Amino acid sequence: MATAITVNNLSKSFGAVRAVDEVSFTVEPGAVTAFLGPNGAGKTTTLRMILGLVAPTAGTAMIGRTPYIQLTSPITKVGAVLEATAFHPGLSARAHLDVLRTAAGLAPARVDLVLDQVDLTRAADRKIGGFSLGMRQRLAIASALLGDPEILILDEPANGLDPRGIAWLRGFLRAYAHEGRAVLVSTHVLAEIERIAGRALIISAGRLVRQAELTPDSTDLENLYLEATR
Ligand SMILES: Nc1ncnc2c1ncn2[C@@H]1O[C@H](COP(=O)(O)OP(=O)(O)OP(=O)(O)O)[C@@H](O)[C@H]1O
Repeated sequence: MATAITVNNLSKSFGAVRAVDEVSFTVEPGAVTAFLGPNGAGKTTTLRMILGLVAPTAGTAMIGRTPYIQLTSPITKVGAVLEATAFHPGLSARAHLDVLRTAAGLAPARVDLVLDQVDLTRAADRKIGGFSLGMRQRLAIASALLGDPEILILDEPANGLDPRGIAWLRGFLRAYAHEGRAVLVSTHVLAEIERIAGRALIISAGRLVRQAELTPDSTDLENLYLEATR
């Protein structure tokens, strides 16, 4: 697959706040790309622009060569989990996924497949209202996987996951990228993302301040981050 995401001179202002300021980068398939930066740096706003949820003040964000909102089958191209997703508490995990699956016109078998992928099969028929934070996070990821997307965009995916969940997520994202898909993960947990990311994008006060390839013997990510965001 060619370049998965191309962000070109992307800017967004909210009144006087320049949340994202002429940011350009690409996200390539076959690797996990870490999207890092201090609180309020502009990570979520950038991800929202990539997903067509926020209109840029200037610049472009493309999925392949197409803006997200013009994709013919977005669910099969991009799966995304942004912040805590709202679920209907009275639905079971399976029913929730089936609503999404039906709306997207996907095969019924996808529901069991994604439940299995996120290790939620045993809880599939329980009401979401009784789910822990980690279970909700897994369900949100399952929802993002329904269309078997080529690109996965996750905002703080380890939130609420217990140690086993974090280990599971690490293995899952690594395998997803190894299949030749693109994974873009916004996170503050540097020690964790360092274990799986091939590349880091560091944003600070709306500006892209550093792009780095991460290899096992490259500079420690925390040092790189602290230096780039000082
Ligand atoms: N809808 C909005 N209206 C006004 N200001 C906004 C809006 N969304 C974001 N901002 C502002 O834009 C800036 C960037 O916010 P953003 O949420 O993108 O940062 P972030 O890097 O994701 O931060 P965090 O790590 O805390 O999640 C902040 O100053 C924020 O207050």
